[in-house]
Amino acid sequence: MSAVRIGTRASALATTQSRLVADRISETLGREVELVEISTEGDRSQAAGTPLAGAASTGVFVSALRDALLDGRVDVAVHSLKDLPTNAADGIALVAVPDREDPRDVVVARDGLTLGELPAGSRVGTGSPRRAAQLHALGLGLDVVGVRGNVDTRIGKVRSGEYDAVVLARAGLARLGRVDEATEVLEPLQMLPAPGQGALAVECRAGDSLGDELAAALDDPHARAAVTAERAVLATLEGGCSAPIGALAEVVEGEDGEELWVRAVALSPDGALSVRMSATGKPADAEGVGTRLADEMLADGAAGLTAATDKRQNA
Ligand SMILES: NCc1[nH]cc(CCC(=O)O)c1CC(=O)O
Repeated sequence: MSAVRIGTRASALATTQSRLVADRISETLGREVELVEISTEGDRSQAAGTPLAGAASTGVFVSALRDALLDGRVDVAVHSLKDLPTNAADGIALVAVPDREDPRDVVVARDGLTLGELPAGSRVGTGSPRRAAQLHALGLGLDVVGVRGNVDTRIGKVRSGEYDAVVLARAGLARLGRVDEATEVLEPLQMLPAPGQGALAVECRAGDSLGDELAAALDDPHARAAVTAERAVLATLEGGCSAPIGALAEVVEGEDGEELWVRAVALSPDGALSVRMSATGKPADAEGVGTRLADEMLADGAAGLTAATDKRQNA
């Protein structure tokens, strides 16, 4: 039987994640695997020193891997789940969400400091509107500044003294074997992670029987339920507002069996206004739980968050 070809981006984090999935495939299916590097417009501009920002970059990275899948250059694509757009892609099946890393964000600060120990005016780097808004909301007077590039580049800005701290996904550091460099793990009460953070998405061509094998071998039902709810929150809120959004779901053991617990926040970009809510339900109804939670948030003012900020800024 021919080798299973797994498409990956070239970055250290992407190849580590793809190798993780490759090892699981060869262990569980006993199939030979091969990593195929897919270079994207985003990678090329990053290498040239002009990285694309935020959503623009994610879209490019994801679609290049999906193109390779659709035209048969690879059989499997591995993505960071939080980078996937919420709308489904034609001809592509999300066949597995493997067990999830710790979804929380971490701080990497100079001198081993925590956020609370950083003096007002400290420069904290993040390119994420979600992290920026939640940093502002802490009321510490931090100077939130943009930062781009891969994990190594971002941590480098702290080591060089350019920034006092950066905020990153713990999962990325963990997978790169660099989690010791985190100086604080941020509790979800202070900083809700991005929907899907810490989880991987394994995609195949729709209808390919390999997808069924990978689902059976790699899918973690708890991780799948959690990210399904988080992405339903995101998809529903995206339809009604453009505010930064955080969401985190967990499957916990309740009195009547397993329960899905979801927390979410939508914030004005400056963090001054926010709508924060939680909901519980059955893991089998993950999508419904997330959707209803987001509908409640919209009814409670999430839809007006961006407009409210604009008005204040004009006043
Ligand atoms: N935004 C890019 C990105 N996409 C996935 C991860 C980390 C791994 C993950 O969340 O699964 C990162 C880096 C970061 O946010 O620090």
